[in-house]
Amino acid sequence: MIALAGTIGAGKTSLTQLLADHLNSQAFYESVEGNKILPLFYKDPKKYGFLLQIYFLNKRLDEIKASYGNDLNVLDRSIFEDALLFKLNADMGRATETESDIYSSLLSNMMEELPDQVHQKAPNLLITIQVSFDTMLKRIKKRGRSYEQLANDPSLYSYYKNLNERYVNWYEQYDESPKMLIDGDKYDFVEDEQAAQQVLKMIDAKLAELNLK
Ligand SMILES: Nc1ncnc2c1ncn2[C@@H]1O[C@H](COP(=O)(O)OP(=O)(O)OP(=O)(O)O)[C@@H](O)[C@H]1O
Repeated sequence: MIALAGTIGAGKTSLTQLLADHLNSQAFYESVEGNKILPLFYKDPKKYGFLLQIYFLNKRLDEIKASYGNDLNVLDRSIFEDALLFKLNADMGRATETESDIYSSLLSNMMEELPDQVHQKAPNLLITIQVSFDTMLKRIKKRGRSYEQLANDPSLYSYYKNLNERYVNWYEQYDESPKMLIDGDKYDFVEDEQAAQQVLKMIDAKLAELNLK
Protein backbone atom coordinates (compact mmCIF):
# COMPACT_ATOMS: atom_id res chain seq x y z
CA MET A 1 0.00 0.00 0.00
CA ILE A 2 0.94 3.65 -0.27
CA ALA A 3 1.09 5.64 2.98
CA LEU A 4 0.90 9.42 3.27
CA ALA A 5 2.93 11.27 5.87
CA GLY A 6 3.30 14.85 7.01
CA THR A 7 2.55 17.28 9.77
CA ILE A 8 -0.88 18.47 10.95
CA GLY A 9 -2.67 20.17 8.07
CA ALA A 10 -0.08 19.13 5.46
CA GLY A 11 -2.84 17.86 3.19
CA LYS A 12 -2.55 14.09 3.71
CA THR A 13 -6.29 13.48 3.65
CA SER A 14 -6.79 15.49 0.45
CA LEU A 15 -3.91 13.83 -1.38
CA THR A 16 -5.12 10.41 -0.24
CA GLN A 17 -8.44 11.00 -2.00
CA LEU A 18 -6.84 12.52 -5.09
CA LEU A 19 -4.36 9.68 -5.43
CA ALA A 20 -6.82 6.84 -4.81
CA ASP A 21 -9.18 8.34 -7.44
CA HIS A 22 -6.29 8.65 -9.86
CA LEU A 23 -5.04 5.09 -9.27
CA ASN A 24 -8.53 3.66 -9.13
CA SER A 25 -7.75 2.11 -5.77
CA GLN A 26 -9.23 2.43 -2.30
CA ALA A 27 -8.56 5.22 0.19
CA PHE A 28 -8.34 4.49 3.91
CA TYR A 29 -8.96 7.29 6.42
CA GLU A 30 -8.63 7.52 10.13
CA SER A 31 -11.62 9.53 11.19
CA VAL A 32 -10.48 12.56 13.19
CA GLU A 33 -14.04 13.71 13.85
CA GLY A 34 -14.97 10.35 15.41
CA ASN A 35 -11.91 10.31 17.67
CA LYS A 36 -13.19 10.94 21.20
CA ILE A 37 -9.75 10.87 22.83
CA LEU A 38 -8.18 13.60 20.71
CA PRO A 39 -10.03 16.57 22.27
CA LEU A 40 -9.32 15.11 25.73
CA PHE A 41 -5.64 14.84 24.82
CA TYR A 42 -5.45 18.46 23.70
CA LYS A 43 -7.07 19.49 27.00
CA ASP A 44 -4.84 17.33 29.20
CA PRO A 45 -1.92 15.87 27.22
CA LYS A 46 -0.17 14.42 30.24
CA LYS A 47 -3.18 12.40 31.28
CA TYR A 48 -4.25 11.18 27.84
CA GLY A 49 -0.95 11.02 25.90
CA PHE A 50 -0.32 7.31 26.32
CA LEU A 51 -3.95 6.32 25.81
CA LEU A 52 -4.10 8.36 22.60
CA GLN A 53 -0.99 6.63 21.20
CA ILE A 54 -2.37 3.18 21.96
CA TYR A 55 -5.64 4.21 20.33
CA PHE A 56 -3.81 5.38 17.18
CA LEU A 57 -1.58 2.34 17.08
CA ASN A 58 -4.59 0.06 17.12
CA LYS A 59 -6.40 2.10 14.44
CA ARG A 60 -3.39 2.27 12.11
CA LEU A 61 -2.86 -1.48 12.29
CA ASP A 62 -6.55 -1.91 11.41
CA GLU A 63 -6.00 0.30 8.35
CA ILE A 64 -2.90 -1.62 7.30
CA LYS A 65 -4.75 -4.93 7.54
CA ALA A 66 -7.79 -3.61 5.70
CA SER A 67 -5.70 -2.27 2.83
CA TYR A 68 -3.61 -5.41 2.16
CA GLY A 69 -5.46 -6.40 -0.99
CA ASN A 70 -3.93 -3.89 -3.40
CA ASP A 71 -0.44 -2.38 -3.47
CA LEU A 72 -1.97 0.86 -4.72
CA ASN A 73 -4.45 1.36 -1.89
CA VAL A 74 -3.76 4.62 -0.08
CA LEU A 75 -3.54 5.23 3.69
CA ASP A 76 -3.96 8.79 4.93
CA ARG A 77 -1.19 8.46 7.52
CA SER A 78 1.68 6.09 8.22
CA ILE A 79 1.96 4.21 11.49
CA PHE A 80 5.62 5.22 11.78
CA GLU A 81 4.88 8.91 12.31
CA ASP A 82 3.09 8.26 15.57
CA ALA A 83 6.42 7.42 17.18
CA LEU A 84 7.65 10.87 16.18
CA LEU A 85 4.62 12.51 17.78
CA PHE A 86 4.90 10.39 20.88
CA LYS A 87 8.61 11.11 21.22
CA LEU A 88 7.88 14.82 21.05
CA ASN A 89 5.21 14.46 23.73
CA ALA A 90 7.54 12.36 25.90
CA ASP A 91 10.29 14.97 25.55
CA MET A 92 7.77 17.58 26.72
CA GLY A 93 7.16 15.54 29.87
CA ARG A 94 3.74 14.31 28.80
CA ALA A 95 4.70 10.64 28.96
CA THR A 96 6.98 8.72 31.25
CA GLU A 97 10.08 6.85 30.13
CA THR A 98 8.33 3.55 30.88
CA GLU A 99 5.35 4.50 28.70
CA SER A 100 7.70 5.53 25.94
CA ASP A 101 9.67 2.25 26.15
CA ILE A 102 6.52 0.12 26.19
CA TYR A 103 5.17 2.00 23.19
CA SER A 104 8.38 1.50 21.18
CA SER A 105 8.58 -2.19 21.88
CA LEU A 106 4.86 -2.68 21.14
CA LEU A 107 5.25 -0.87 17.80
CA SER A 108 8.24 -2.95 16.70
CA ASN A 109 6.53 -6.15 17.86
CA MET A 110 3.39 -5.29 15.88
CA MET A 111 5.29 -4.27 12.77
CA GLU A 112 7.74 -7.17 12.68
CA GLU A 113 7.51 -8.91 9.31
CA LEU A 114 7.09 -12.69 9.63
CA PRO A 115 8.93 -15.09 7.28
CA ASP A 116 5.93 -16.70 5.53
CA GLN A 117 3.45 -13.85 5.52
CA VAL A 118 1.95 -13.05 2.12
CA HIS A 119 1.65 -9.31 2.62
CA GLN A 120 4.19 -6.98 4.16
CA LYS A 121 3.04 -4.51 6.80
CA ALA A 122 5.38 -1.69 5.80
CA PRO A 123 4.07 0.42 2.92
CA ASN A 124 5.32 -0.09 -0.65
CA LEU A 125 5.86 3.64 -0.83
CA LEU A 126 5.78 6.45 1.72
CA ILE A 127 4.85 9.89 0.38
CA THR A 128 5.68 12.74 2.72
CA ILE A 129 4.14 16.15 2.19
CA GLN A 130 6.45 18.79 3.58
CA VAL A 131 5.06 22.24 4.41
CA SER A 132 6.65 25.25 6.06
CA PHE A 133 5.63 26.23 9.58
CA ASP A 134 3.80 29.23 8.16
CA THR A 135 1.71 27.07 5.83
CA MET A 136 1.02 24.61 8.63
CA LEU A 137 -0.39 27.37 10.85
CA LYS A 138 -2.50 28.79 8.03
CA ARG A 139 -4.01 25.38 7.24
CA ILE A 140 -4.79 24.63 10.89
CA LYS A 141 -6.55 27.98 11.13
CA LYS A 142 -8.41 27.53 7.84
CA ARG A 143 -9.67 24.07 8.83
CA GLY A 144 -10.81 25.40 12.19
CA ARG A 145 -10.91 22.32 14.46
CA SER A 146 -11.44 24.11 17.76
CA TYR A 147 -9.03 22.10 19.91
CA GLU A 148 -6.20 22.67 17.41
CA GLN A 149 -6.51 26.48 17.43
CA LEU A 150 -3.72 28.69 18.74
CA ALA A 151 -6.31 31.29 19.64
CA ASN A 152 -7.73 28.86 22.22
CA ASP A 153 -4.36 27.62 23.46
CA PRO A 154 -1.25 29.70 22.66
CA SER A 155 1.03 26.99 24.08
CA LEU A 156 0.32 24.97 20.93
CA TYR A 157 2.63 27.33 19.03
CA SER A 158 5.81 25.67 20.35
CA TYR A 159 4.28 22.18 20.01
CA TYR A 160 3.51 22.81 16.35
CA LYS A 161 6.87 24.46 15.66
CA ASN A 162 8.79 21.62 17.23
CA LEU A 163 6.69 19.04 15.38
CA ASN A 164 7.23 20.73 12.03
CA GLU A 165 10.99 20.87 12.59
CA ARG A 166 11.20 17.23 13.65
CA TYR A 167 9.52 16.06 10.46
CA VAL A 168 12.56 17.09 8.39
CA ASN A 169 14.87 14.73 10.26
CA TRP A 170 12.25 12.06 10.53
CA TYR A 171 11.89 11.91 6.75
CA GLU A 172 15.65 11.81 6.22
CA GLN A 173 16.05 8.93 8.65
CA TYR A 174 12.97 6.96 7.56
CA ASP A 175 14.07 3.66 6.04
CA GLU A 176 11.10 1.30 6.40
CA SER A 177 10.24 1.51 2.68
CA PRO A 178 10.92 3.51 -0.51
CA LYS A 179 9.95 7.14 0.01
CA MET A 180 9.38 10.43 -1.80
CA LEU A 181 8.87 14.04 -0.79
CA ILE A 182 6.22 16.45 -2.09
CA ASP A 183 6.75 20.15 -1.53
CA GLY A 184 3.35 21.18 -0.16
CA ASP A 185 4.20 24.89 -0.29
CA LYS A 186 5.11 24.76 -3.96
CA TYR A 187 2.29 22.44 -5.05
CA ASP A 188 -1.06 23.44 -3.62
CA PHE A 189 -2.84 20.37 -4.94
CA VAL A 190 -6.08 21.28 -3.14
CA GLU A 191 -6.62 24.73 -4.66
CA ASP A 192 -4.68 24.42 -7.90
CA GLU A 193 -5.70 21.79 -10.46
CA GLN A 194 -2.46 22.15 -12.40
CA ALA A 195 -0.40 21.57 -9.26
CA ALA A 196 -2.51 18.48 -8.54
CA GLN A 197 -1.72 17.06 -11.99
CA GLN A 198 2.00 17.75 -11.50
CA VAL A 199 2.01 15.96 -8.15
CA LEU A 200 0.17 12.94 -9.58
CA LYS A 201 2.69 12.81 -12.41
CA MET A 202 5.60 12.76 -9.94
CA ILE A 203 3.95 9.98 -7.97
CA ASP A 204 3.25 7.99 -11.16
CA ALA A 205 6.92 8.23 -12.09
CA LYS A 206 7.96 6.96 -8.67
CA LEU A 207 5.45 4.08 -8.82
CA ALA A 208 6.76 3.12 -12.26
CA GLU A 209 10.35 3.20 -10.98
CA LEU A 210 9.28 0.79 -8.21
CA ASN A 211 7.40 -1.43 -10.69
CA LEU A 212 4.15 -0.83 -8.82
CA LYS A 213 2.35 0.60 -11.85
N1 LIG B 1 0.33 10.07 17.24
C1 LIG B 1 -0.28 11.18 17.54
N2 LIG B 1 -0.08 11.79 18.72
C2 LIG B 1 -0.70 12.93 19.06
N3 LIG B 1 -1.55 13.56 18.25
C3 LIG B 1 -1.79 13.01 17.05
C4 LIG B 1 -1.16 11.81 16.62
N4 LIG B 1 -1.59 11.51 15.37
C5 LIG B 1 -2.43 12.49 15.05
N5 LIG B 1 -2.56 13.39 16.04
C6 LIG B 1 -3.44 14.55 16.05
O1 LIG B 1 -4.61 14.21 15.35
C7 LIG B 1 -5.09 15.30 14.57
C8 LIG B 1 -5.22 14.86 13.14
O2 LIG B 1 -3.92 14.66 12.66
P1 LIG B 1 -3.51 14.26 11.19
O3 LIG B 1 -2.21 14.95 10.93
O4 LIG B 1 -3.54 12.79 11.04
O5 LIG B 1 -4.61 14.77 10.24
P2 LIG B 1 -4.82 16.18 9.68
O6 LIG B 1 -4.41 17.22 10.67
O7 LIG B 1 -6.25 16.16 9.21
O8 LIG B 1 -3.80 16.24 8.49
P3 LIG B 1 -3.97 16.53 6.96
O9 LIG B 1 -4.48 17.91 6.80
O10 LIG B 1 -2.57 16.37 6.45
O11 LIG B 1 -4.91 15.49 6.42
C9 LIG B 1 -4.10 16.42 14.80
O12 LIG B 1 -4.62 17.28 15.79
C10 LIG B 1 -2.86 15.73 15.32
O13 LIG B 1 -2.13 16.55 16.18
